[in-house]
Amino acid sequence: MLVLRNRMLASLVLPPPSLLLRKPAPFSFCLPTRLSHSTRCRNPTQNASSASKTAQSPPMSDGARFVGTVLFVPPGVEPDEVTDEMVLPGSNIVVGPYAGDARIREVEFLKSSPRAKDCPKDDRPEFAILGRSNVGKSSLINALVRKKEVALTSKKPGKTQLINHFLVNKSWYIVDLPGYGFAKAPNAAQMNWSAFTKGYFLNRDTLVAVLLLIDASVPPQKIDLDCANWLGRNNVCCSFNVNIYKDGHFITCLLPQCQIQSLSWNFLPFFCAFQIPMTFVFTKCDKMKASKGKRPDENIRDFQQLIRENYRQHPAWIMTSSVTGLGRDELLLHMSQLRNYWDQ
Ligand SMILES: Nc1nc2c(ncn2[C@@H]2O[C@H](COP(=O)(O)OP(=O)(O)OP(=O)(O)O)[C@@H](O)[C@H]2O)c(=O)[nH]1
Ligand SMILES: [Mg+2]
Repeated sequence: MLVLRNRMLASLVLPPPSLLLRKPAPFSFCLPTRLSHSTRCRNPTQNASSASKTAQSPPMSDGARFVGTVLFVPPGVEPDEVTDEMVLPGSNIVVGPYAGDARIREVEFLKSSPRAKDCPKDDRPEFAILGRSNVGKSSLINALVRKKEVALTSKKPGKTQLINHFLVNKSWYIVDLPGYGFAKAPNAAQMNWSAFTKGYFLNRDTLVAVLLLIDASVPPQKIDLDCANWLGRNNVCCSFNVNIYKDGHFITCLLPQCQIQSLSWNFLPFFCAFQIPMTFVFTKCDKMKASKGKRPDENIRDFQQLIRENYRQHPAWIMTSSVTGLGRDELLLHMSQLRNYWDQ
């Protein structure tokens, strides 16, 4: 397994053109119950037929280490083709043929934007780093690009207050967003996160995926659960034809009353308007021994348990540490397959 894993991580080359020319299959999740999933629906017909195919596929081999694990199966991989070696360590992510050049050769801070309309206007794909203030968003960016201070970090929450675009290999962006929920921060550092970030999500057609960062060194936090739950319900929201953003205004919201009443977040407008592929990135997984409570893997399990009912299909997730580099290469490889698929 190690050899194969290393080969996957070390090869880091673009898949052969024949694979890239293949019609993209949807991302799916391989469950014991055989649920399937698509992230961004580029071709609903194809997704539907492939989903039913997934639903009929035979279960994975009983000998596989990840039996019972909810796997993220990328385009080009049939769930019943998945082997142990194809699953990235510390994650539920299967590596498929769209995984490509994950090396970061150069990175530059491009700009800070106070509003979405100030963000770079080009067609480069981008990944948004979302999460609670102090969860480690800026640190993760530094770890991914292997530079200490490309993104500014701080022990105090509320450090990142603008939309920061980092250009990688002159071809794609990582976007550091301000964190949500820093009630403990000084007043000066507080801001209307929702209004601020909403504009970003509504205006970025080039968004490949959202990486939602969750601190694995602490038990599940309500604010993260709220955020994750809303992202999960977004899939449901989309099927209600809700919410149209036009001329700078939200003009319709046809959600069932019960869902409107249960709103505790202002996520509804933008997450209902767009179906955004997401990955849970669990941070601070190095804090194994230091934490007094549960271990990060237990916190991760608890978190996933708590959000499960809001997800018909479970997202990709991965364990990381910006201190030890855990999950760094794996996350980059995953981002490359999302990117290459998006590029089709
Ligand atoms: N042990 C450990 N500490 C981390 C890790 N990632 C971040 N930290 C620490 O957590 C604190 C916050 O990190 P930041 O990267 O600034 O967090 P942020 O999410 O960007 O915060 P805001 O900009 O306020 O939204 C810093 O003291 C980091 O050193 C990690 O993987 N392990
Ligand atoms: Mg930050």
